[in-house]
Order: sequence, then structure tokens, then C-alpha cells
Amino acid sequence: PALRADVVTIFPDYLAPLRLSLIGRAAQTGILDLAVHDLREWTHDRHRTVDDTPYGGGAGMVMRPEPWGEALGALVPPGTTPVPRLVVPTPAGRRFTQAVAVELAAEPHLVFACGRYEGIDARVAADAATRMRVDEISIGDYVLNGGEAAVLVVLEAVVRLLPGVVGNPESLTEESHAAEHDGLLEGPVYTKPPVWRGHEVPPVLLSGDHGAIGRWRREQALERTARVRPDLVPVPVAGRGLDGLT
Ligand SMILES: N#Cc1c(-c2ccc3ccn(Cc4ccncc4)c3c2)n[nH]c1N
Repeated sequence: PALRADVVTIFPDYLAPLRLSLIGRAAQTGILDLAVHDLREWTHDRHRTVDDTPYGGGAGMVMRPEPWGEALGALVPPGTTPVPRLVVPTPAGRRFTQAVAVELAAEPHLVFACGRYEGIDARVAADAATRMRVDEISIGDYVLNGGEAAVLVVLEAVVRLLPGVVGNPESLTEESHAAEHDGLLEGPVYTKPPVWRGHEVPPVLLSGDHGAIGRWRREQALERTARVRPDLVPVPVAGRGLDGLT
């Protein structure tokens, strides 16, 4: 497979959508080797306890280190090659961006640790870091109840970049946030009919003049990016100007 992904969670059913559509097909065709594991497999008490009260007090519960240590030890036994990257979703992580998705898509093996409660005992990541790269990531500046939704987001963004997953790989270079699109947002898209409820498709798109169409699309991307995400608009670099961006 191009990518092996292990997901450890106390809610394995939450990852069921990964069996659908593009990601599901990638798993079916062997591009992706996906395994979802229930953390409680690595508990030994009658109640299969995965959490406990936080040292230092405070609200909520913290995930105990022992089950995680055993789970990661089972999934990444000493001597495992290639050494996987441990991806830990957390509100306190580095921002997950398309550039990070490209980085992760180059990895042969990813292990995802889905936390719940107030998070995972910090010693789990510290201990794992002695044996593998640990990447704490956040999918955005809003608060979720756990890491599972983040894993769905990250895996979708990563797997679609793998060769053979998306029908037309060219589409990956023309989309919003793609480096090949200078990180700009895409402009509007249209299909048949040429007029719908009185709304016309911009005539240039029906002109067959591919130079004019390319310029129009560029202009639309710049205009939309400046309006919706001014932070993404490239600034002219001294001496390089906006080559090709105007
Ligand atoms: N990625 C990502 C995230 C999360 C996230 C991820 C993992 C966990 C595990 C536990 N929680 C709950 C919690 C813990 C501490 N503070 C607030 C909420 C999580 C939230 N929230 N928002 C994001 N963008």
C-alpha cells in the first residue's frame, strides 16, 4: 500500500465513514491499508477504564497513559520499520494545512491517537517521541469533544493526494489551497445549462478562447481570495513582482 494508517480510539464506529467513497475505495484497492483499533482492547480491569481524574485538580477527566502505552507498543513494536509518524489531534496542535497534508501523504505509515475527555496524559506523547516522530495537530480554531472528527478530516485530505485515488490528478493542482494554484482560492465553477433561472454562465467560459478563459479564472481566483481570505493573497516579492499572478 502507498499508506498504512492505524487509528486508535474509544469510538471505533466514529471512523466508519472512512469505509465509504474515495477513502473506502482506496482501502478496497489496497492503496490505503486502514485499521481502526478500540483503545479498550488494551485495558485489563472489569470496567475497561481509560480515564482518571487530573493531577493538579480541574474539571473533567484525563486519559490514562497505560492503555495508550500498551496500544502504541502493540501497533509499533520496537524495531518496527519504517518508523511511523504518530499524529495526535489536539486543540493545542500546529495548524493542519494543505502543506501538512502533502507532508503526511509522503509518509508510509501514520498512527492516529484519538483523545477524548480533556486529552491524553502528556507522558504518552513524550514516551512515543523517544521512538517515533510525534505530530500534534489541530484542524482549526474551534473546540471539539475528541480527536475522531479531526482524523476523518486529516485522512480525507491526505488519502486524496495519494496516486490513483482521485480520478483526474490534474484536478488536485487547480484547487483551492493547492501550491500549484499559489495557495489561492478557486473561482466559481459552472456546468450546463448555459442559462438557468435567468442566470447566464459567464460568456468567456463558452468562448473556446483558452487563453482568455485562463486569465479570467486567474482574475476570479485573485478577486475571491482578496475578498474572502486576504491573508492568502501573495504579496509581490522585491524583484520578482507578481509574475504570472496579475
Ligand atoms: N484536532 C483537533 C481539535 C480538537 C480536539 C482534538 C482532540 C481532543 C481530545 C479531547 N478533546 C476535547 C478537548 C480537550 C481539551 N480542550 C478542549 C476540548 C479534543 C479536542 N478540538 N478542536 C480541534 N481543532
